[in-house]
Amino acid sequence: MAPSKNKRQKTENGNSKDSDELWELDEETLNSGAVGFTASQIFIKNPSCVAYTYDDIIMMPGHINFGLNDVDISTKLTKNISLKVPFVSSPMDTVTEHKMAISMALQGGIGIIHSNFTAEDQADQVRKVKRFENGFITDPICLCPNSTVADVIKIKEEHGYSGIPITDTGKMGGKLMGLVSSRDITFITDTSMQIKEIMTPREKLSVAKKGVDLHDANEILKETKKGKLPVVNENDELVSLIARTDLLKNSEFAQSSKDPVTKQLLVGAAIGTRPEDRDRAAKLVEAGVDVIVVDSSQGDSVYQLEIVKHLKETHPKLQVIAGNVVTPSQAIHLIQAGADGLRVGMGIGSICTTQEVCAVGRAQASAVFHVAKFARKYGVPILADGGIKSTGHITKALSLGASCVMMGSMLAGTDEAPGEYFYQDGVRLKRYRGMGSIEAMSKGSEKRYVWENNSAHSIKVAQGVSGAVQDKGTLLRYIPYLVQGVRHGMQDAGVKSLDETWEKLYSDKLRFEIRSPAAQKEGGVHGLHSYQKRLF
Ligand SMILES: NC(=O)C1=CN([C@@H]2O[C@H](COP(=O)(O)OP(=O)(O)OC[C@H]3O[C@@H](n4cnc5c(N)ncnc54)[C@H](O)[C@@H]3O)[C@@H](O)[C@H]2O)C=CC1
Ligand SMILES: O=c1[nH]c(=O)c2[nH+]cn([C@@H]3O[C@H](COP(=O)(O)O)[C@@H](O)[C@H]3O)c2[nH]1
Ligand SMILES: [K+]
Repeated sequence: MAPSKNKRQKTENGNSKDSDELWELDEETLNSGAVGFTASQIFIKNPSCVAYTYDDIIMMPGHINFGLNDVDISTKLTKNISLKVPFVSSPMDTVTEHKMAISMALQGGIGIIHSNFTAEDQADQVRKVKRFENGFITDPICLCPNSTVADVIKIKEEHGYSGIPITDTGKMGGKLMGLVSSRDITFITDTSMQIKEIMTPREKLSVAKKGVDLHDANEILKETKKGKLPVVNENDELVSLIARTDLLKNSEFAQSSKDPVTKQLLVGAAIGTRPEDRDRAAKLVEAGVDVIVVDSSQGDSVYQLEIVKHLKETHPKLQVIAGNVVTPSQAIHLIQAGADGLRVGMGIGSICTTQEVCAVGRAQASAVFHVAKFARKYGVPILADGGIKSTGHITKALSLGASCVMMGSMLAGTDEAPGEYFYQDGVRLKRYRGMGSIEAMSKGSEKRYVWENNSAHSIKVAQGVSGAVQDKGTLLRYIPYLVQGVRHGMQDAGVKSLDETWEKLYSDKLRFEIRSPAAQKEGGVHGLHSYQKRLF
């Protein structure tokens, strides 16, 4: 959009002629609204006192002089954590447990493990992410030689697999004694028979040595034509297992979010602001958590300020994201307390009823713009949390200054989200609920929503609902779709990277317009008798 220096040249007969450079837009055209409006005009010089959100706003196209694959969306989550992909999964019990966190990190984002667990169980989730090695099953179910055929059948029924390593202890880390597979038990009618009678014993097994890389391990699997390959250490103790069925999934993830030293995946976890959350945080840190999100709907409280200060003093290497906030007046306190990142959004999530119940909150585009502009002065990145319904919303959030987006409903219906699929009216769904819904509260977060001291007159005030979202399949396809959608948006807006986006945002080169309700309708699908919407 930036006009260049060159002037239009007049020829002798009075016609205009281009030189090699671009023509220049005159000031009058620039300032007339013909090319949209600056973010300051929309959000700051805002005579109507109206707050806006993603759907209200549309971005003006820019000039494309680069290819789609040249668009770089790498970013910062916090002062010290960089990500290749600006996506974060919400700390909610229907969104982020270890499987979601692993898949998010493999694909360049990060997952924040929810806190509706005991502190020990939440730390265990963190450990599972940290132990994860792509393609290696590091916590396989094992049996011992004295286990029975009935035990194998039970595991097959419960988990769907039957290639089970047999160790002397019946646990991971025990001495490898053999392997039992479906084939070994097919014709056996006596289910009390011990496994040592039927397993493939250790001496007949192909194994890989600890430290083997995935490529070599896969080659051994192909050669042996076996379903499972145990990996053992120098004492012949089982350290992991590789499954043939995972071969296809074992592609390299060049973008993955990893600790540069340990090479382990990055992971976050949420805590509350109660005194006992300090112990929870200590357990999470011990398990290797990289970032803690202090999780409140209204982050500007003495409770949060105290715990943020405590975390920064006690665990100096830990990154802390504080929030939620929607104004600079809230943000300043948390930045002063030492926050390394801020989470922005109040009452705008798909399952949130906070604005309805508490009358407090802010439309999300306004919240993101104002907090991001303010926090930038202190080098604190912003996480735009909630209200994301499409790739367009992600692009808008980033273009208004957010460094990352946090998503709940967008990710809840994927294979990697906790919970089982179910059918309702022929549609395949997964449950999704607010952490302040009655259902989630009764599972753990109850303490937050009852009157102090848990008196006999306790009244729970829900600030969220529970519902369901449609099946989206695996994140392995969904995240690349989201990434590509954002790249298209940035290319159309004429920006090649997020740094360039923000440079243009704050120098008034990125332009926007407010859409009327009719314009919003026009921007969606309309006028059709029926249609199908396939995402990819
Ligand atoms: N982003 C959003 O708009 C919203 C998010 N949520 C989600 O719901 C969950 C719960 O959020 P909140 O209700 O904000 O939880 P919260 O635990 O921060 O606050 C619940 C109540 O407990 C009080 N409280 C907190 N720490 C205290 C302490 N140390 N001593 C005494 N009182 C204390 C708070 O003042 C508040 O009244 C979170 O997962 C949050 O992300 C809930 C509502 C809105
Ligand atoms: O008012 C609320 N009541 C709740 O019960 C609740 N649970 C989660 N959250 C917040 O919503 C975000 C996810 O929003 P989306 O589904 O729109 O992505 C999340 O990331 C949270 O910030 C809640 N807000
Ligand atoms: K809402």
